[in-house]
Amino acid sequence: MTAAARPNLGKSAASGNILSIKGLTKIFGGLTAVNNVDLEIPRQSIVSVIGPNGAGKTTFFNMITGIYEPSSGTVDLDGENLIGLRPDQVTAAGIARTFQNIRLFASMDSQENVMVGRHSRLKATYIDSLLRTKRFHESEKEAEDVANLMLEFVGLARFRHDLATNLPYGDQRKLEIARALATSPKLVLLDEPAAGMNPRETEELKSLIRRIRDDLGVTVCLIEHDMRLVMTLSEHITVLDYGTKIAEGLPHEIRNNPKVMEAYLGRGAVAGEYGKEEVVKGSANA
Ligand SMILES: Nc1ncnc2c1ncn2[C@@H]1O[C@H](COP(=O)(O)OP(=O)(O)OP(=O)(O)O)[C@@H](O)[C@H]1O
Repeated sequence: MTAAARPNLGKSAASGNILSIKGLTKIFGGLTAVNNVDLEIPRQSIVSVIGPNGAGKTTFFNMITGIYEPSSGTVDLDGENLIGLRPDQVTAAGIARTFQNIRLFASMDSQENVMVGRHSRLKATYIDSLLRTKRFHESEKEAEDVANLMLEFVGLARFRHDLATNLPYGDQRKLEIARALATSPKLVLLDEPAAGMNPRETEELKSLIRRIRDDLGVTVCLIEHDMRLVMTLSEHITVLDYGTKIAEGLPHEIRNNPKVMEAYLGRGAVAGEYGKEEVVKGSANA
């Protein structure tokens, strides 16, 4: 994709941290799901948040994106406070996300699903759409153009007119990424993007995530259980366990951190699911 063909996806020459989180906490009744977590995400980096099942990762994303109101703490995107904003306002501020459980519109084709993401950026009003005004038609054309560009970017252009739910599972995850990118984010949060993918799809995902950062200038933060992917892709890793940050640092630091090993391995059934094998795989292949 040439620079000229690229929509404005929030690429910025500014440096420093794009997201700054301080003391983020979420208490559900008697359960502290996220406990006083700080996180700084450098601009145009690829970072990961990992941790065993129930560590608080998705709750953390839900607070950043306005789905849950934090019990306490602050979230600043480029210096703009996001606390108290609705999810659509957080998207407008520049954060897009995908979900652990794929959330596509079953009755829409791939292009329409991605256009939904673009609509969050468009100027046409409800009245425009009712009256089919010039502005409505211009907005729809722009949404379609951006959707096609993003479908091409993630490698799904040929499925443009296929129902989203007819796509193979791995491609549905890519379609969600295309929809998130269509909102022109500065930062994209990917919640378990490799879940359910086969090794070939995971390799493709890895190169897609790198292109999101390198070609579009979008910062990427992922939650992921695939340690091989996390260790090879991330520049910085934060580890949560029982809602608390137990470690952060470079992949080789995390891989050799005894607290992290204990969090994954010392948990019986959880370790059996993805702990020991994945941690060892990450060590061997990073
Ligand atoms: N809406 C809610 N109400 C009550 N408890 C919740 C709610 N959402 C999450 N929790 C609890 O908060 C804790 C953290 O859950 P969360 O889903 O954030 O973990 P996670 O690290 O994303 O787990 P996984 O890797 O399994 O997706 C869990 O104990 C969970 O049961």
